[in-house]
Amino acid sequence: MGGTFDPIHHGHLVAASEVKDRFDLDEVIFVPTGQPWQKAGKNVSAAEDRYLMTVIATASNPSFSVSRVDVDRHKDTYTVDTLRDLHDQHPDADLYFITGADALETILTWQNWEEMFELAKFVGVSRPGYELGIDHLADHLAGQPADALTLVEIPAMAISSTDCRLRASENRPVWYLVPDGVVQYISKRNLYRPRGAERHDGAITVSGPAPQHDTGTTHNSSRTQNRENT
Ligand SMILES: Nc1ncnc2c1ncn2[C@@H]1O[C@H](COP(=O)(O)OP(=O)(O)OP(=O)(O)O)[C@@H](O)[C@H]1O
Ligand SMILES: O=C(O)c1ccc[n+]([C@@H]2O[C@H](COP(=O)([O-])O)[C@@H](O)[C@H]2O)c1
Repeated sequence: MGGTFDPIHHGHLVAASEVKDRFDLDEVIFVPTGQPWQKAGKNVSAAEDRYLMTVIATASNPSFSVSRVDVDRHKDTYTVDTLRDLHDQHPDADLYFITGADALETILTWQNWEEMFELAKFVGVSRPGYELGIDHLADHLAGQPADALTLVEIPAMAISSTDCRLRASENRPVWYLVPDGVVQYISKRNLYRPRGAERHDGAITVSGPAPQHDTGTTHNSSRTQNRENT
């Protein structure tokens, strides 16, 4: 499953889990983009931060792993390259590429998109707010095997990275939209804060009410913890 994962959220994880189950896949490899060329001009967090958040989010699932192929390519990320690299690493595997309904809508704008269908089967998953359809691909799919692209309805998770970033920038909670470790990573690395909002006193701000396992001691609308205690 490819994505910018800025940050990775439970919508991504549910999509991966559902597709793994439906297709009885051995594993799901999450592939954070290196340089997402269609997001050029937008603020995208450092690839290493997005990679590490993806590792944190997937660490507890033995069927999930994270690949650095796109991060380490150090040029614009094209899925056709992702699939070529994964194919080289797993020559005997049948590759499936998982994509949400919004990404599927734009797939004809991707670099060398026709070759992608030679390298992997595609799975389009539903996403709230987007139509899950293949009409725009009908001409191309006419010559392809029936399983070249499958559409799958998954539990609706109305979560986006855009909303998570906005929430973090406004000091509103992202708890339960992203895995706990990702909330903590965002806080530790001060991601998504408006410029100038960084603290310089060794403390970090964790937004929103604390979940039970959090040992923060104060319970104001924005809690402050000493970095040494986290
Ligand atoms: N809530 C969701 N449900 C299903 N699929 C999703 C969901 N969120 C993202 N996806 C899919 O996961 C892949 C990676 O998405 P991406 O990392 O761009 O997240 P995003 O939430 O769409 O980010 P942004 O809001 O920054 O555009 C894409 O194929 C996207 O369609
Ligand atoms: O190959 C391309 O040209 C291409 C263009 C846009 C997006 N993609 C891929 O689509 C996936 C989701 O991208 P994004 O930017 O919506 O997170 C990710 O794996 C990207 O590399 C790929």
